[in-house]
Amino acid sequence: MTFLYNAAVRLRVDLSPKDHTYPDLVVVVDVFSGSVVSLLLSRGAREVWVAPSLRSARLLAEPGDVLLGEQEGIPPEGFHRGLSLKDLDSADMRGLRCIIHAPSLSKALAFQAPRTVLGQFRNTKALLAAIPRLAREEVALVCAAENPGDPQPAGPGEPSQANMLAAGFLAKRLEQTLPLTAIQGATLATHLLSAFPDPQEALFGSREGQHLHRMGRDEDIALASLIGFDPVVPLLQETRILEASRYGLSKDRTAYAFTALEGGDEA
Ligand SMILES: O=C(O)[C@H](CS(=O)(=O)O)OP(=O)(O)O
Repeated sequence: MTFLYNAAVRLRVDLSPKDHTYPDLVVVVDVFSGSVVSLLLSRGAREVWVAPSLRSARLLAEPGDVLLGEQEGIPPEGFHRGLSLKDLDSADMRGLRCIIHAPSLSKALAFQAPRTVLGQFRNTKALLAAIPRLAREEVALVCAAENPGDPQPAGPGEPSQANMLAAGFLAKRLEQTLPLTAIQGATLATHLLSAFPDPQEALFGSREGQHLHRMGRDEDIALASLIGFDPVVPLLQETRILEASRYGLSKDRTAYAFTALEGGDEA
């Protein structure tokens, strides 16, 4: 059912993750890790799990699953693939269950909300088409922080310029297509975008982009800046807590499962 907006829907942008209880739809914006999730689902994966640590990712994996992660640019022990969009762009993932190691995206998902999806440059069109079916009173864009390990010492949890710019881009597109009332952070996010109108240039200039550039992965930056390339909205279907005491982890770890919201699906 599409919600006809006879009253302005609130548009909120949180430029960094908050331990908050949101009243309605949350769109988590993580340009690089979020793009890996939407690309894997676009390539036919039936489910993509987002795990906060290497050991929790390995714990979630079942026979036949695909573990994806990187340490210094290469898959850690027991992982099958890295997180390069270029390498995954032609991968056949039909019917597979994937687990990605994405600490920062995991942290950004640690909130309560009725409905949560992932949004970034690559799935802009699918996201804008889906939002009238998903949101009734508020759309909150939540920017994931920078990955603690990559790029270099920005420090865990630093706000991500790339994700803030992507949120500004999505906020601007949303305001152009829906009767939204901009609140908390939305105006700042769209103003940030005015300084970097070209997504690819914005990503190259970000700390995450410079880290990928130094690794010779300019094509990954370009692929992450493609607008509307993935016809998929990753919808959060399940949240699973792996207890430290039960699995010998350093702390309780929460993982998140996404599937592709199909056109016309109810969330
Ligand atoms: O904190 C730890 O030692 C590990 C880090 S990782 O698994 O190597 O990424 O976290 P844990 O919760 O024990 O998996």
